[in-house]
Amino acid sequence: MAVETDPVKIMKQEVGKTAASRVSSGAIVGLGTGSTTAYAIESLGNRLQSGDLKDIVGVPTSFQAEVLAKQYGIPLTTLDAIDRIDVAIDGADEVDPQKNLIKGGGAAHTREKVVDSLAAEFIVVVDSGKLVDRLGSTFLLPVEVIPMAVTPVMRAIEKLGGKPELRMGIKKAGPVVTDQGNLVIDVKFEAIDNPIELEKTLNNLPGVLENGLFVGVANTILVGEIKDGKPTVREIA
Ligand SMILES: O=C[C@H](O)[C@H](O)[C@H](O)COP(=O)(O)O
Repeated sequence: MAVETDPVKIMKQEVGKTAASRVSSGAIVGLGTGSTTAYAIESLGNRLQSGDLKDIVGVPTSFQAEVLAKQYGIPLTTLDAIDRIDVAIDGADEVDPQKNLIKGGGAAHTREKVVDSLAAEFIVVVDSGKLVDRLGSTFLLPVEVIPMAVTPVMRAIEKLGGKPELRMGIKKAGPVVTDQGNLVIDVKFEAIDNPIELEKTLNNLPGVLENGLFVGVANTILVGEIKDGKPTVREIA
C-alpha cells in the first residue's frame, strides 16, 4: 500500500483498511465505488495475497470497482449467481446523524444502492469531512436519468424546489455518462428535511432511474479522523 502524506488520503486509507479487516474468509463482499473504497479493495487484495483471507468473492458496484478488484486479485461474481451478500463496503458523500447518506459523487449510486441494500451488513467508509447535521448541506444530490427525459425531469425537479444542473465531464467534452449509459442531474435543495419522502418522490418522476439518497440502508459507519496528529477510526453503529 502506498505511503500517503495528504491527511484526507490518510484518513481514507485507514478507514478502508479497517473495513477490509472486518471481512471474513468465505464472504461474498459488495465492492463499492470511489476513492475511499478503493483503499478497502486494495486491502482485501493484500489480505488475500498474504493468506490472511481466503475464498472471498466480490460483487462490484461499478466499472471502477471491477477494474480495481481484478487488479488486486479479488474473484468476482454477479447477482445472478449468488443468493446473498454478506457484507458491502462503500463510501459516501454525506452522512447524517441517522446514518442516512448522499451517494453518487462518482455517478455509481444506482448499482451501489442495489448491492448495498442486499448486504447483510453495509459498512460505510468516510473521512470526518463527510459528516453533516442535515443531508444536502455540502453536496448536491445526484439523480440518474435516462437521456431522453433530462429536460422534463429538470423541470419537474425545479417544481419540487430544487436547482438542477446536468453533470458535465472533466477531461471529456459533454455530460458524464453513467455505467448504464444514462446522465446525472445534480440537484441543490435548500433543505432536505424528509429524505425518505424525497427519495421516493424523485424516483417516481418518469425517466428517473435512481437518486443518491440512501435512507435506512447503512448499518455501520466507519469514520476516519486525525486525532493528535494520528489517524484513528471511529465507529458509529
Ligand atoms: O458514486 C460514487 C459513490 O457513491 C462514492 O462512494 C461516493 O461518491 C464517495 O466517494 P469517495 O470515497 O471518493 O469520496
